[in-house]
Amino acid sequence: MERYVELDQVGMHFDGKKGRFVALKDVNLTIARGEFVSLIGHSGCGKSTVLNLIAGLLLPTDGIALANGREIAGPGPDRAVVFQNHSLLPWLSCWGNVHLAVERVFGARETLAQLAERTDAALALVGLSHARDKHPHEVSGGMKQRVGIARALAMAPKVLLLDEPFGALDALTRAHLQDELMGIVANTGSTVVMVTHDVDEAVLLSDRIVMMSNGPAATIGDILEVPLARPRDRLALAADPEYQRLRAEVLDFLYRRHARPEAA
Ligand SMILES: Nc1ncnc2c1ncn2[C@@H]1O[C@H](COP(=O)(O)OP(=O)(O)OP(=O)(O)O)[C@@H](O)[C@H]1O
Repeated sequence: MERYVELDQVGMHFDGKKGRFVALKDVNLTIARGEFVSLIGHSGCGKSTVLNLIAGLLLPTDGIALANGREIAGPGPDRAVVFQNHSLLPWLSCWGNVHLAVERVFGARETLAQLAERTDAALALVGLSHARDKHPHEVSGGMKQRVGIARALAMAPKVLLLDEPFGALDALTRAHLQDELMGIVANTGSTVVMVTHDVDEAVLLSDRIVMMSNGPAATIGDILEVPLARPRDRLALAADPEYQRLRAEVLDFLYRRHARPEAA
């Protein structure tokens, strides 16, 4: 197993007016190249904080975070993030939004034609070639999210970091994009770390599900391997006893073993 991301005894605290808040404590996690890992846990347990530490948007206050064997000292083009709310620039077309990221990563060493080719290829990968000249306000929420994914993929990152990428979408669009993401990951062999609240999404997409305990001082409570064969078909899986077992394990962790204090 070739390790790509390593979190070693990682802790994160925030100092504010009301004193110190310990968000994460003793988080240990190794993610292999080509793995799809989901982070699941109750609201506020620190999932986004873990993702932001891998992205380099936050630096750990304890322990060490590594990407490709090097300490993560800030954001880098090897780790692209897709947020829940697409964060596209409204004055640029879908093509322009993707192209901007491509230029930033490859602009210094590639020709204009090569940059345009990368942009076209990323839009084609998410099925959006037809909407290339549209502006964000002219396309649906699902399409905006696909542009965000195209923008991240166009950077040819080593790791794709997804923070509830489909959280704001309706159930059908969400299912469609999950299937698309599975296809893209199968073709590109990307390493993916995804934050989600959705148990079915986690089981359907992941190789491993990292289940987090409640904060403060949240940590990894358990890690569930998802040995379901790929490609995965959501309809066939719905009736699969192994799928049901995995789903029940995550639900048991969230609602029995680590129920939120106010819900217990
Ligand atoms: N910059 C910050 N300053 C102070 N506290 C913070 C900061 N960022 C996060 N926290 C706190 O750390 C904890 C973890 O936050 P985080 O956003 O990682 O949780 P989460 O599991 O992603 O939540 P959700 O599922 O609701 O998005 C929360 O209690 C949050 O209030």
